[in-house]
Amino acid sequence: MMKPTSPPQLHPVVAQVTQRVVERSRSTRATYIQTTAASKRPQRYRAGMGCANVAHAFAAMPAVDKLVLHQERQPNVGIITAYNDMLSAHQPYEGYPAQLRAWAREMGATAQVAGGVPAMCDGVTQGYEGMELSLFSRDVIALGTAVGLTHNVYDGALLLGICDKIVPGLLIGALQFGHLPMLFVPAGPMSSGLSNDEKAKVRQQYAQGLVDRTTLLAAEEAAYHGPGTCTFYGTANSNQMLLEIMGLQLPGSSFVHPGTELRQALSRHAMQRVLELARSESPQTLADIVSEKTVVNGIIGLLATGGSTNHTIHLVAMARAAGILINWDDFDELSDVIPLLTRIYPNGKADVNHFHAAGGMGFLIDQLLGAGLLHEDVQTVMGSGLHRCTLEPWLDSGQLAWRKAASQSADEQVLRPVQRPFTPDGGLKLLKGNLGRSVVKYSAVAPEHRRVRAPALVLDSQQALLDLFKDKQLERDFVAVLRFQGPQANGMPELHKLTPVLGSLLDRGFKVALVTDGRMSGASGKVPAAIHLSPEALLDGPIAKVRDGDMVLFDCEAGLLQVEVEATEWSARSAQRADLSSSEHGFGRELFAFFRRQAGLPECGGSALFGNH
Ligand SMILES: O=C(O)[C@H](O)[C@@H](O)[C@H](O)[C@H](O)COP(=O)(O)O
Ligand code: SF4
Repeated sequence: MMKPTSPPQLHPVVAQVTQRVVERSRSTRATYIQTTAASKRPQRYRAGMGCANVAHAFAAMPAVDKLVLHQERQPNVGIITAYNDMLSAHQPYEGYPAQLRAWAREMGATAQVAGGVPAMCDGVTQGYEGMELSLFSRDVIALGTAVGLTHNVYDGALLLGICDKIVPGLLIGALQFGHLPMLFVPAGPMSSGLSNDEKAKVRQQYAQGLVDRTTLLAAEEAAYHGPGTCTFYGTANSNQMLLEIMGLQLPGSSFVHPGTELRQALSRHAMQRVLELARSESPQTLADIVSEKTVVNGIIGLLATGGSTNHTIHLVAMARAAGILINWDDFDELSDVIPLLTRIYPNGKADVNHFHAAGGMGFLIDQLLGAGLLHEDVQTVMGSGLHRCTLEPWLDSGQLAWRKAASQSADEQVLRPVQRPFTPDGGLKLLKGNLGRSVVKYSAVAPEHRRVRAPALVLDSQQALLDLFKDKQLERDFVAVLRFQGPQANGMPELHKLTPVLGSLLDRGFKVALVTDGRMSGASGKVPAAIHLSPEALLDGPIAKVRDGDMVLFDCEAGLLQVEVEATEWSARSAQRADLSSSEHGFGRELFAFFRRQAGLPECGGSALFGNH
């Protein structure tokens, strides 16, 4: 794969933002690099360990593996798996560990499951108590990953995870072992069923009592119908995009369906590649790959594809785990110059299968690189230079081969070249004003809905809004101000159950918007929503001073969120309180009190692991 002879001039804003991130991260980054360097060993990690430790580590391994392990020459690969039957995206992982061990053996090495981590399906917990554990489950996954890898008998690792908080959690935990080479191993998307757009329409009809529950269930089951990741461009598929554009996963591997020959060949190649790296004198380790430039490339990928707003929290935490400090100013400034090149639901009607067929990640990365909108000089699991991630895998007489990705999009309704973007900017904005800082993804919001000026409707739960809708109290213009949904209040749940209700009011011509210190799903889109508002209501954020009827101006494109209350009255108001006791008990929430108490600001990653540093 030839490196581009003369890479184009890097866009000045990309260069400026990157330099600002480097400056901001200088001290935390130096600590991270020092700690990682101190963990490197010249020999196999198990060499020189105590005999009892080694005997424990390999007691259950078959004799053939023990022979290899005793020689202390060949690499031993640790597998962290997020398999469970609950997530359609992770169910295909069931047989991966046995297969990966067999491939390692075939390749003269060994592999072991170092540990399993939990994985929550936000589709199942959406709107219910479990969603209040969702954000923090990311940090639990990070802790679980560290527990697995800390056995320290591994010379490389494979990370099996796809969905929302699982990839962020795996990366946060794995970065503690950044001295090792690692790859993520995807399992691929579900085949296309009922389109996401059709599914959303039936939901809105049900919310208005126009269809019955049987019809709704049939539509949902036609959309979510088999193994594989849901096909909308939510947080899970934003993770897949990120892993490829950050060079952490084999190029073109994200959106190959489970159970196919090519999928199998790619999983085998992941084992082959991690062994190549572990056997090399100077491998690309995880810490070599996750640099400031790689993280900025990740932000750019999110903006160019209308990726999940959850990554204005998760990507911040992932970067922080490598000592890299990014914030919403970085997202906002890059969004002004990064063109939107894809229209995948909720930013359009297509799904990830259409995107992949139209040219997929290879085309996207090639286009952005060619326009000087990505850093080429980064490390990847394929070697040095992001150009290596513009390849796509194929089977050449049954053998895995790599070729340059398509140079033309096969469908410009889904995927466009830089010369003809859907919009010249990334459609993500930092909102400022007298309520604090929040973000809005307006790439999925119709232009006529991007500026709303309407009276506040103040609520303390999403159920309260759903009840008002049911009682037909919402047939008017309003800005729903939904408070006490922040990380320290109730774990910052996604409030995606509001989408069909608010979407149906928008479709009937009412001017509505949502302002909240909570989150939305990556699958949310059409409703203008100022989310992650900080400081949160529980910490006396200004959102707790808003009263019913206050006029609220929400202007996506101007980046303004302002309550129009006279300044002296506004400063004289005290923050209201709410009874949060229902979020402190039941369904595991007692166990997460520590995470709520220690959670950092959403703009700092919303994590108890790093606070606000
Ligand atoms: O951030 C995300 O992408 C969401 O958390 C997603 O993973 C979740 O499952 C949605 O709830 C699915 O959308 P529906 O609830 O509309 O099916
Ligand atoms: S994409 Fe969301 S709904 Fe689908 S399996 Fe993953 S977590 Fe569950």
